[in-house]
Amino acid sequence: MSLIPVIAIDGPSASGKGTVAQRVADALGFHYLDSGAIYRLTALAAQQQGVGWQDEAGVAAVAAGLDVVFDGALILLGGMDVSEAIRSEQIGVGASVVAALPAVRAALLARQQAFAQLPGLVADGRDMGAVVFPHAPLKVFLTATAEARAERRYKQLLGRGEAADLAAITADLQARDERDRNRAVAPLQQLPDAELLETTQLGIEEAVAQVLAWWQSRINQPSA
Ligand SMILES: Nc1ncnc2c1ncn2[C@@H]1O[C@H](COP(=O)(O)OP(=O)(O)O)[C@@H](O)[C@H]1O
Ligand SMILES: Nc1ccn([C@H]2C[C@H](O)[C@@H](COP(=O)(O)OP(=O)(O)O)O2)c(=O)n1
Repeated sequence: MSLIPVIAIDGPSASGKGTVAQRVADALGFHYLDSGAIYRLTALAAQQQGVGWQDEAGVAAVAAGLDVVFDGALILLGGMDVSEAIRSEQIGVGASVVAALPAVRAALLARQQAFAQLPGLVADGRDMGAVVFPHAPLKVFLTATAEARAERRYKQLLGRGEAADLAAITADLQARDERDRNRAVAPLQQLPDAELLETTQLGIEEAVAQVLAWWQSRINQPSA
């Protein structure tokens, strides 16, 4: 078991994982892993290299060779700033498609685990607690209704000045949830040992405070 403390936050699209995970990491002075960004980078790199998202061996090779630098909010792919390019809905769909391929997940595993560095890590995604950091002392399943999540993503895209259509976002989100929950490898699931954080009626600050309270209770237990 790793001695590095890890908080694993998993949940469906636009539930607020990234926002909450980043703030918890800031509050504790921990590192932060946005694992979805790695799948998004893989989808973007495959597209740039003309490799189809369904081509398992091709995308796995792209994943193994990803030339990525994470520098705070800046993400460089092959030296180019792709921080915004990976956030489009189209690349989100591509990420969900490539993420269903077992060879791609295997190619990205060690890259994600390497983020576990002292003094600790907060990691968000779909399989942080199940596969990447199964020994994490705190696992959180962060969710909200599909309507609330679609609304959040809609406002987020509008806030970025992107054209957004609520009906299209809702359909996209449902298709993505369906694929992420029903794939054969590392599907999104609420683990028996994960705390449930339902945020439909909860603000960001309250969600962050709840995760920090769970963490305090873990570190106050000698066995954690
Ligand atoms: N508890 C919450 N209440 C309202 N809006 C939230 C909440 N949590 C996150 N948001 C907003 O929802 C949007 C999606 O959050 P994000 O962290 O990107 O989700 P995810 O990483 O799960 O896709 C962001 O604009 C964020 O500010
Ligand atoms: N640990 C992870 C993280 C993301 N994925 C896949 C599934 C998701 O639909 C895509 C994009 O993930 P991301 O967390 O960036 O997506 P959202 O911002 O929540 O919409 O990648 C995964 O399979 N496993």
